[in-house]
Amino acid sequence: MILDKFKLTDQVAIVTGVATGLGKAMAIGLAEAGADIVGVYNSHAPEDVQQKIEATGRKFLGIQANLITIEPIKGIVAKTVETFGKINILVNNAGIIRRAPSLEFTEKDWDDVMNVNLKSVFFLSQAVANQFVKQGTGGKIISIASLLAFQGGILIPPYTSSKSGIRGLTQLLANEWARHNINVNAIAPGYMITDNTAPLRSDPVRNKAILERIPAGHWGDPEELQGAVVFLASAASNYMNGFTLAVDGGWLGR
Ligand SMILES: NC(=O)c1ccc[n+]([C@@H]2O[C@H](COP(=O)([O-])OP(=O)(O)OC[C@H]3O[C@@H](n4cnc5c(N)ncnc54)[C@H](O)[C@@H]3O)[C@@H](O)[C@H]2O)c1
Ligand SMILES: O=C(O)C(=O)C[C@H](O)[C@H](O)CO
Repeated sequence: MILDKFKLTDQVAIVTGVATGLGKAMAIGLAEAGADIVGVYNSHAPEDVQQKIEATGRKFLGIQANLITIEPIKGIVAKTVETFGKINILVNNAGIIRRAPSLEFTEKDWDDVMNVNLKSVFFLSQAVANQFVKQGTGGKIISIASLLAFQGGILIPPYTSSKSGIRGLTQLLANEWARHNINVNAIAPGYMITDNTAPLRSDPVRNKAILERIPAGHWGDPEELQGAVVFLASAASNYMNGFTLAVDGGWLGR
């Protein structure tokens, strides 16, 4: 039955950046579809996310980790396997943005963005894929890209580079790992209402320009990503590999 293929019953999903915004909504969506969640957070413990996930009847394990370096990655995988015995799904969602003109952009801001948004995505994917191979089960890796994987944008040089990098890396990893039954795909959210985009909404000029450009006529709600992430995490997408799926109110089609 096709609807059964969307179910994630007893799957184990790691979601980074689980405390806020898109990560929080996607973790709750994955739990509602049947998965236990390992939520990686940076600063404050995501007690509200844990409560919502446990209310679905699924388990939640929080792991504090700063992904600006790759040092915590081995521990994330080890703790997940120690607790749940396996991993089935990885959602690389944690990300940062720094805005400044390219003529003035600093090396520190460049490195911080690339480290969190791209370097950690690669090395966490590598560690989880090695676990998938060890298990002999295959698995699903979903990375959160952006419209900036397809367009330039302004004032965000490493962000655009990192998100284009995710799109390319997704293709490469899908090529290399398909033979292990690993699906590697990405999601390109449009302009969604989260902390990340708050400065754009509070700038009347940019807010107006963005709204006028979205065919759907409104900013995205984080919950509007749940369908795409559950689909890419599930058996319903088994023949999809290396693709970046836009969930953007029609932005890229315009
Ligand atoms: N909001 C949008 O419109 C939009 C659109 C496209 C893509 N994205 C991407 O979605 C992802 C989630 O962003 P969001 O919009 O929910 O914003 P957000 O700021 O609420 O979420 C980012 C999350 O990443 C975590 N994080 C940041 N630095 C970290 C670090 N060093 N180590 C571990 N975790 C860290 C934060 O704690 C936070 O929970 C990001 O990758 C972002 O680039 C957002
Ligand atoms: O263009 C900007 O300044 C953004 O903030 C981009 C958004 O965060 C998002 O990635 C658009 O998909």
